Amino acid sequence: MRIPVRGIFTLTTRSYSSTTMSTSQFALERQLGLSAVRRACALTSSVFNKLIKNETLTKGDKSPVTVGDYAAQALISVMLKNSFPQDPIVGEEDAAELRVEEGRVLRERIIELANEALVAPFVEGDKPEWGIGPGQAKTSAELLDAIDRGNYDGGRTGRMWTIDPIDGTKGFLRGEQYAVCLSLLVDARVQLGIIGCPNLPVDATKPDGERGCIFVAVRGQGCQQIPLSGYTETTLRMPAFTPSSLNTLESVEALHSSHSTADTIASILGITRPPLRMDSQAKYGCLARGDGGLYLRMPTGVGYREKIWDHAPGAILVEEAGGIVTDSRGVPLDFGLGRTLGENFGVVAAGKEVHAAVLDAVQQATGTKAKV
Ligand SMILES: Nc1ncnc2c1ncn2[C@@H]1O[C@H](COP(=O)(O)O)[C@@H](OP(=O)(O)O)[C@H]1O
Ligand SMILES: [Mg+2]
Repeated sequence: MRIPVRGIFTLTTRSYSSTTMSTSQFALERQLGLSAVRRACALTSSVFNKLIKNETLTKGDKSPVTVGDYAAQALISVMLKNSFPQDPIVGEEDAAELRVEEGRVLRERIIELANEALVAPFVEGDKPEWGIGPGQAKTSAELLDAIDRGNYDGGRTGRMWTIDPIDGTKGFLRGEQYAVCLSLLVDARVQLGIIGCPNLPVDATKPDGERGCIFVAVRGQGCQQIPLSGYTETTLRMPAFTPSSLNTLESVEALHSSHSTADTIASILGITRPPLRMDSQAKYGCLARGDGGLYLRMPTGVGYREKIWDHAPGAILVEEAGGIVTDSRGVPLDFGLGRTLGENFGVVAAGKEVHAAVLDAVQQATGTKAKV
């Protein structure tokens, strides 16, 4: 089925079919990852509704996000281990602070939340042998070990997963955008990316409409959007933009990405619309479906090393939707250097038609020479 969207480009939709998926490469990883991210989205939304919306959060108290982060990482890690016990995981969290007596209250809450999510009824695509569903609760020790399976140092060879259980912590606390992010890398190349965005409008043209979507991409199999409320997949293709028709997507946080450098770049490109500022890798999903056309993450000059879990899932979404992702100097992102992106600084992600023009503008704005 083809649907016209804003008159710019068309989307194709398909319904989930286990017969067609089972023959594809990484089909099991995709199915399991989608289920894990779906469950983690439900978990984090419930943490927000119970702990933050009810105003038990005191100013500056980050404990709800901490509880949600740990519990979601435990849940995803348990599900990965059941199907891929040999695969290492680079996860944002580790359980050291939960193993000591001072961490007892937090630990008990996390175990309760992770187990609630693990025993929740089956959703479409689940398999009972994944160790989830009714009656599959884990012990506290098993869940702490699951969190610590995220301690892998990364590297250039073999398979590894990345987990960012709540990306965009600040957006989560504000009730704005955040994302549950998962990726699979093989020999440092991203092969699967999944980003769950519980607060993101399903259709950018209807900001007050239905919220909650998952983006998923497997290398060579395109990028799809699925509503959290259902299972219909919509294949995404980035539309062609001209430089002046772009809208920039940027981090909300000026400490994460220089707003002033992005403003200068936008003005060189002739962009007159204000930037769309949004927390988390939801930006990559928006870019893939044609919102904005350009994601700019400009280094702030403090030498921050970007983390692989903050970009691997998003990068494949954009590439599979037809875009290009590099750092701010045009260098491809290197996911094989460990837990960080090493010598990659910032991000420029855009459609093929405009990426080179954007790099030229970055060079003019910053005085740095592009490396490609
Ligand atoms: N100084 C800095 N520069 C760039 N990114 C930073 C940063 N400090 C933290 N971050 C990362 O920015 C991520 C949020 O992305 P964004 O700025 O696009 O919303 C954070 O993820 P977490 O929220 O998972 O910690 C964190 O990893
Ligand atoms: Mg993050």
